Amino acid sequence: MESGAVADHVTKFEAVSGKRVAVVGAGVSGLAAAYKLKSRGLNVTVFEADGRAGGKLTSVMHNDLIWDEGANTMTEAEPEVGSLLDDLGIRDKQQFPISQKKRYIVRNGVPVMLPTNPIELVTSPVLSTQSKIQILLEPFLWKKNDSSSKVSDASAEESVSGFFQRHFGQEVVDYLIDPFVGGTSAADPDSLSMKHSFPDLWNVEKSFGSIIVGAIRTKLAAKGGKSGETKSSPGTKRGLRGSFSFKGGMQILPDMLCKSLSHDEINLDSKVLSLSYNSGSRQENWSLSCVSHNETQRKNLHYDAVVMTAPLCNVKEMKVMKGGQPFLLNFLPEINYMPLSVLITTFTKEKVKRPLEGFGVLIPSKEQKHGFKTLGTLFSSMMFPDRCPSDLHLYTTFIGGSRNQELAKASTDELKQVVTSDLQRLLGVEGEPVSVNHYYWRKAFPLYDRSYGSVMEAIDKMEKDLPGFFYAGNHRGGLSVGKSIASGCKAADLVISYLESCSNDKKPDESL
Ligand SMILES: Cc1cc2nc3c(=O)[nH]c(=O)nc-3n(C[C@H](O)[C@H](O)[C@H](O)COP(=O)(O)OP(=O)(O)OC[C@H]3O[C@@H](n4cnc5c(N)ncnc54)[C@H](O)[C@@H]3O)c2cc1C
Ligand SMILES: C=Cc1c2[nH]c(c1C)Cc1[nH]c(c(CCC(=O)O)c1C)Cc1[nH]c(c(C)c1CCC(=O)O)Cc1[nH]c(c(C)c1C=C)C2
Repeated sequence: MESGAVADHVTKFEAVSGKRVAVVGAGVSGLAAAYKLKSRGLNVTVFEADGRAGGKLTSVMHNDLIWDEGANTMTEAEPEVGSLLDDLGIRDKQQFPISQKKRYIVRNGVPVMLPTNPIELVTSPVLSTQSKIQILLEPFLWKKNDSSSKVSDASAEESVSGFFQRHFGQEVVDYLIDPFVGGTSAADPDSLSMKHSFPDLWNVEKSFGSIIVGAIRTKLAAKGGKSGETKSSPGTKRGLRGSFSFKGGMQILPDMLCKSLSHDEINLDSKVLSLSYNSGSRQENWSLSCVSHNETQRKNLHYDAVVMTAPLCNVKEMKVMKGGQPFLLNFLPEINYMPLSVLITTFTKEKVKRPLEGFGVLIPSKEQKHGFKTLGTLFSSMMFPDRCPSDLHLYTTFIGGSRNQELAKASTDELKQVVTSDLQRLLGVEGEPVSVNHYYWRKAFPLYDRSYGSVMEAIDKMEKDLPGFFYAGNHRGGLSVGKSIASGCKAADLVISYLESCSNDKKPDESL
């Protein structure tokens, strides 16, 4: 750095150092934001409604078993993830699954391994010869989006199924896209917005038309170093190692993030009820009130900026004031959430007649005609053998989502029967599981549906109309752990820029 640039950097650091920022929500996005803000010298306080931190990352260790009730794995596709793992010094805690490339989908009632490259696709029984030819000819045969015939409501965006149907045909939608979106959002491809669920592919079509041509050209450009990332940069080389967890489960990540915060910097059992912005004073324009679960404690505190990471359904319940007047959040649209049950079962190895090695199996909606009721199962102890005693297999099965919203709510006993029946067909399990654990997520994921554009506009409006308010988390830019972390880090950067700009606005004598 040049000496002038160093001086500028130091001045900027001093300008924001010690400023007070409230982070609402101790999920991975809020904790990542808090970590970044603290490391830049800001004074940060996290408020979490629940009695624990981690949000959708929650691991359990019980009776020699380790399982995850929320996210099971994450990737390092976003550079913010690599930086965070390095800064936290938790590379040695990362745990990579055995044979993670072996992933299965069910076709005609039996699990079939998914091809991992174009050559394997040619011989794979996953698709008919006609669909394989259609994929090869996609550069010539893909159809343009005729929005007038595909989209009836002008404000609705193209669906994921509509987009892939135009490029690859219905069989690809039914046997690749449908299980993929089931296994990454518990949703169905007819409801999802292409633009918001797969923004990169949406843009590939805008630039290249054909997805195949776009993929080849992008890959070639990356190889030629035109992507802007060096070979050793995080998110590329490390990202190639695929999905991972941590020794002890995903909860290790929020636990380590919490460790970096002092006791005073994280308030558990502190539900934020209201926020108020007053532009009159130049400092600590925000006041925030929160309450504990049994309402024994109420606090009212003051901040220079707020990073909100609570789900939007919770934000809608908050009372917000601006300049003494109610700031109504009625412009926030109702969001559809996917309900999901997660069942963790163990079976003695001798009772599993056809075990499969690898990541897991997904069940396309079309295969429900063979009697399957679950969305899919992760082969948790195949991936991570230390998750249960060596004479057992541990499975994590997902039930519900948009495919079966009612079944998601069923009792543990009913779901145990459903899961055992599906695993009997898929893996040849015999008899009852040795153990069953069940977690029900009433609102597991926000559905990035075809009207999600209005949600994004509402988030933008909140940020624009409320100075010093920034929204991050899985309601914006993607559901994955990695994208949630990236969103938290981005919000932290925006807070810093905002506070720097506030300090620049001050008259010279005020900054003394
Ligand atoms: C079952 C399941 C499986 C998943 N599997 C994967 C996977 O394998 N890989 C992957 O990458 N992603 C997976 N995900 C998605 C990923 O885990 C989440 O999208 C991500 O963790 C969300 O993080 P977040 O911080 O945005 O939100 P959250 O984790 O939801 O955190 C928000 C926090 O805000 C708190 N809060 C709410 N209201 C208030 C309030 N008024 N005051 C204070 N605090 C409040 C909540 O209690 C919560 O702790 C999975 C999710 C689920 C549910
Ligand atoms: C069957 C249901 C589900 C399974 N996992 C989830 C559901 C709903 C939740 C989930 N899993 C992943 C994500 C992140 C999505 C993203 O945008 O990256 C979420 C929200 C990770 C993931 N799981 C699968 C894939 C292909 C991915 C993307 C990352 C990666 O490639 O590793 C597939 C998959 N999910 C489940 C199974 C049984 C399965 C595959 C066999 C369970």
